Amino acid sequence: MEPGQIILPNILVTGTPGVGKTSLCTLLENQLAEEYDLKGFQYVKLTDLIQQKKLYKKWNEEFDVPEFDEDMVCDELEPLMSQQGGIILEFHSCDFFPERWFQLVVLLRCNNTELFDRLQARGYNEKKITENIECEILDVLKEEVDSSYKQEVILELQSEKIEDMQQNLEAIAARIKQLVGNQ
Ligand SMILES: Nc1ncnc2c1ncn2[C@@H]1O[C@H](COP(=O)(O)OP(=O)(O)OP(=O)(O)O)[C@@H](O)[C@H]1O
Repeated sequence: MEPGQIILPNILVTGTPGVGKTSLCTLLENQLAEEYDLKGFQYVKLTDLIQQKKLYKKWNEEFDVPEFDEDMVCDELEPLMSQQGGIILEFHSCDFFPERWFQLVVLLRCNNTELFDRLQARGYNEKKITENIECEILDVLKEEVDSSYKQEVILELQSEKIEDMQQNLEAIAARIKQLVGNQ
């Protein structure tokens, strides 16, 4: 690293499946540099990386998804997370990552009616829809985030309407500027 070089924060974007993580991360990846002059961020969609790098030992036949292996995932991500900064990591779980990896943890929330419609539009079966809706209603991800990270790094945002996306982008950009400015 060059002397005086600004270290970008690593950002975790998490929440129940369907809350809008990919949509927000894509927006962040495209707009942080362009609209807010925050260059150097890299979006990593962990579900894709798990498949590409085969970071699993078992396959869940019922839901036709890999059962990721926490140690394999952490070993794969460690060099990326601990060296360079500016990683936007998207995943639907968060309690097994080292806390030190993230300077900002974004938790997206969505009401159950809207979430139901989104999951149904994806063609998920009833069981998968119910499990995900229950996960959101029962605050499963919120509790996971709260028990894994300090309150000052957590940013909980609504992701229900299209307008929320721009507002969330603005809130995250403002938080990044604060973090970068404090160096
Ligand atoms: N703020 C929003 N307002 C309205 N619709 C949204 C919003 N955010 C996302 N969506 C829509 O909701 C659906 C699910 O979004 P997305 O795929 O981004 O969710 P996700 O949290 O990444 O899901 P998964 O964890 O399964 O990958 C998409 O059809 C997307 O267009």
